[in-house]
Amino acid sequence: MPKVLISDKMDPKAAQIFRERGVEVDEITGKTPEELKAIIGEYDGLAIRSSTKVTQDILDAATNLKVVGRAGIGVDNVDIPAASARGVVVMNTPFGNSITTAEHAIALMFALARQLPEADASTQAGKWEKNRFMGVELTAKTLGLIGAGNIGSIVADRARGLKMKVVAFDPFLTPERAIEMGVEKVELDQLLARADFITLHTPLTDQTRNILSAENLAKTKKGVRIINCARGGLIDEAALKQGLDSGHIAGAALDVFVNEPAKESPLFGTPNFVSTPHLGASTTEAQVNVAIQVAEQMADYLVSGGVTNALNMPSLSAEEAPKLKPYMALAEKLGSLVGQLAHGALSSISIEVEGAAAELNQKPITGAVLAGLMRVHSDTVNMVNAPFLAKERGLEVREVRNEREGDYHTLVRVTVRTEAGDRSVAGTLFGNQAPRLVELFGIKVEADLAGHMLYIVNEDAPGFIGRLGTTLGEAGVNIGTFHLGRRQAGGEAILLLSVDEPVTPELAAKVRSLPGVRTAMALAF
Ligand SMILES: NC(=O)C1=CN([C@@H]2O[C@H](COP(=O)(O)OP(=O)(O)OC[C@H]3O[C@@H](n4cnc5c(N)ncnc54)[C@H](O)[C@@H]3O)[C@@H](O)[C@H]2O)C=CC1
Ligand SMILES: O=C(O)C(=O)COP(=O)(O)O
Repeated sequence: MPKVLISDKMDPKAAQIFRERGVEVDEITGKTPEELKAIIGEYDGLAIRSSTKVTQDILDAATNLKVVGRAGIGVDNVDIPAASARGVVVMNTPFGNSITTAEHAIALMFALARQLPEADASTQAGKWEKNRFMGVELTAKTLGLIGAGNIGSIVADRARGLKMKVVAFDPFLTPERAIEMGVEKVELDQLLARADFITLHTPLTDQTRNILSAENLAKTKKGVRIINCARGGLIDEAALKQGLDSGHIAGAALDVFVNEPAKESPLFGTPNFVSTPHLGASTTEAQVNVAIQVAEQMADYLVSGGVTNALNMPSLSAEEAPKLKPYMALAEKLGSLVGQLAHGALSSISIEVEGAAAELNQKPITGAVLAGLMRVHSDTVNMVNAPFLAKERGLEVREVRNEREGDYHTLVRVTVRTEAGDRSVAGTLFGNQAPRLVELFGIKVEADLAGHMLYIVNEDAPGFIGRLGTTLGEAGVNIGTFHLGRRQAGGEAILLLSVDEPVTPELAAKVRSLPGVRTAMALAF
């Protein structure tokens, strides 16, 4: 039974779903990195929010880990390249808390416009300072949206409902989408110059880090109010403090900080500064949404291989997974076969699906071929990290889809380009289930690729099979199955034998020394 650790506070629905889906679950929150490292080796899945930091160090100790599920959106607390390299799928729940977070941004905008927190504190202190608090209206003001994705779009929609004008800076926003959203697409400098309120809704990346730098804050309109419900690190906190102190910035509200938990900050206590402890996603509705989604997605992956919302792997629905399973076994065997047989550096690989296979999602088939190919050189390769490793090694990957049936109702063909030319193998599924090799380097040969095998290329001449049988028999190696193919009578022949014992290098050398043998090598599947 797969086992999952929930390491951040999550709605109880998550644990309930894991149990209903046959996944064992422990909920242990508040662990230090060292404590997490000590226990993570036991788990197949790790369900987190933003507190747990999934670092390279944690992943190194996570010897059984297959999936990290983020009950929320931002995954900047997960080292995705390190997870990919270890073959761990990273998933998030990209929509479950977007409305809630957008509403928090709007709430903070109102809080700034009417100084609600300070007015509340003063009133409850018995001061009744009616003349101290003079607000601004939102109606007709310009809201500058930095990042117009899921959350940004909801904020824009709500702001338009409040009769604000919305200008948006987002390099990936198309003009059509801007029209649909009812916002004006602008460059960052224009936004900075025009906005009365600025709200940030981008992920934290190398491009967005410090997007509101001291220099950019200086370009804002005097009296601007700034809201950040996205990620700490998007704003230069020291420059923000200076802007508030000088009065250039009329207000700032931060839900997120460079260092969290933010137990101290030079910003604390600054007039017109409002803060919340990363509460953007904290509503009952959003937490139920993300808990259900993350548990369903992780259980799908651990129980049936379905992949949804993964950041480092193509999607594969729980319905598709069983159909694709035999193809993935076939693809992996074909990848492994070319990996074992093709010598020298490979510059490209083409994965072609034909007939029934062409109706399926090809990405997982490609992933499985690459995993089979690269596992020949490393035990830690799987479908998740194989495409990344292929890219790292400069292997060009091509996918070809051919819906017309050929000789077989379904076929997967793998062709690699080696220094010696193209090498191609192909396989089908017998009864839609059993993987079977049907072609090897242009020669038709039918074989089940399983266990220990011996691959021989020889000149097709009488007496050879007898000599081979004797050589194997003398070495105490029993032949299980025997598959033969040849280009033409008397030409080059291929033999694929399955044997009950591993073929030692000495035995392979002995077979190579038999008359007429061009190549003999051990294979394992
Ligand atoms: N405070 C909280 O509790 C929560 C914070 N968040 C954070 O909100 C942020 C946005 O989330 P979503 O809208 O769901 O993400 P999204 O991926 O739907 O949208 C992000 C947008 O940022 C844009 N973008 C990327 N690079 C940019 C750049 N250099 N300049 C301008 N725009 C750029 C993208 O094109 C995209 O449209 C994320 O960082 C997420 O972690 C999300 C949920 C809760
Ligand atoms: O979903 C996100 O990106 C968030 O920032 C929410 O964080 P949380 O799950 O509340 O720790």
